[in-house]
Amino acid sequence: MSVPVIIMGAGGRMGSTLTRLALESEKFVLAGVVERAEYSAGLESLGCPVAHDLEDALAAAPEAVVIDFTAPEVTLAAARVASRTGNPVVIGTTGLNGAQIAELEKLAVSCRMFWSPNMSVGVYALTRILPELSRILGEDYDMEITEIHHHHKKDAPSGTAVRLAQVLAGARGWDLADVGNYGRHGLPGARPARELGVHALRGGDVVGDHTVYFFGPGERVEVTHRAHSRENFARGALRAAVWLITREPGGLYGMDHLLGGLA
Ligand SMILES: NC(=O)C1=CN([C@@H]2O[C@H](COP(=O)(O)OP(=O)(O)OC[C@H]3O[C@@H](n4cnc5c(N)ncnc54)[C@H](OP(=O)(O)O)[C@@H]3O)[C@@H](O)[C@H]2O)C=CC1
Ligand SMILES: O=C(O)C1=N[C@H](C(=O)O)C[C@H](O)C1
Repeated sequence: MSVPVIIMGAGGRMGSTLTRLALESEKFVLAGVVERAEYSAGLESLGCPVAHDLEDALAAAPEAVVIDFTAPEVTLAAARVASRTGNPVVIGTTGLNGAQIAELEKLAVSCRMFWSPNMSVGVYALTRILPELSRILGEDYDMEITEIHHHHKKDAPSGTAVRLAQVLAGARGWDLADVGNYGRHGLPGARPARELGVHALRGGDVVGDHTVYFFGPGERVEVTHRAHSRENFARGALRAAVWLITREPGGLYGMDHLLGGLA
C-alpha cells in the first residue's frame, strides 16, 4: 500500500527534494503540496493538488502524512492543524525555540508526531557513539563543535549542532544551558574546562558538515559527518512517515525511536 504524503514548503530545498523522491517511489503517493502563493508557480506540474494552507491540502487528502521542512512558525501552525485533524506529522524544521519545542511535545501527546533536526542515519550514529568516545577520552579532552552550511541557511547554530552539543553535555552530566559557548569574540579569556564551544560557518552551497573535536594533551580526535546531498535527509523523513502511520500517539518521536528500536 502506498503512503499518501503532503509536503509543506514544496518549493524549498528540502520540499522539492521530498516531492521528487515521493514521486519516484511506488511506496508513496504525492497527495498534495503546500507553498505560499507567490512561490507556487510551476508546482502544478507535480500533478497533485497545490494548496496555500495545510487545511485545504488535507481536505483533498484526509489520510495523508504531513512532512514539514519549513520554518518554525509555519511548522507550529501545521502541527496545530494536524493535532486537530489527527494526521501524522514528520518535522525536520530547525531553529525552534524552547517554547516551540515544548508546544510540539504537548501536541504530540495526542497526535502522532516525529521531529528530528537531522534525518540522516550517519548523524544518528554520531549521537550514539559520541557519549562513548567522550567517556573513553575523559574530561581532560575539551569538546568543541563546528558546523558548516550554505549561505541561505537562516538559523544558527544548526539544529544538528545543538543536538550533538546536548548529547555531549549530557555524557558529562552537564547542562548545555550552562556550558554552551556560541562563537567567541572579544577577550573571552582562557577556556574553562567546563565549556562546550559551538561555532557556525556559512558559505556557498555546503549541504551540511558537522565536526566534533576532542582536544586533549598532545593530540586531538575529530569526528566529522558530511552530507553530500539533501536526499539522505529526505529519505529519512519518508522512512519516518512510513514508520509513524503504524504508531500510536506517544510523545514526540525521533530518530532514537525510528532507528534505535525505542518503542
Ligand atoms: N531535519 C533535517 O534532516 C533537515 C532539516 N532542515 C531544515 O528544514 C528547514 C527548511 O530548510 P530548506 O529546505 O533548506 O529551506 P527553504 O527556505 O529552501 O525551504 C523552506 C520552504 O518553506 C516555505 N514556506 C515558508 N512559509 C510557508 C508557508 N506559510 N506555507 C508553506 N510553505 C512555506 C518557504 O517558502 P519561502 O521561500 O517563501 O519562505 C520555502 O519554500 C530548515 O529549518 C532547515 O534547517 C534542512 C535539511 C535537513
Ligand atoms: O538547513 C539545512 O540545510 C540543514 N539543516 C539541518 C540542521 O540545522 O541541522 C540539518 C542539515 O545539516 C541541513
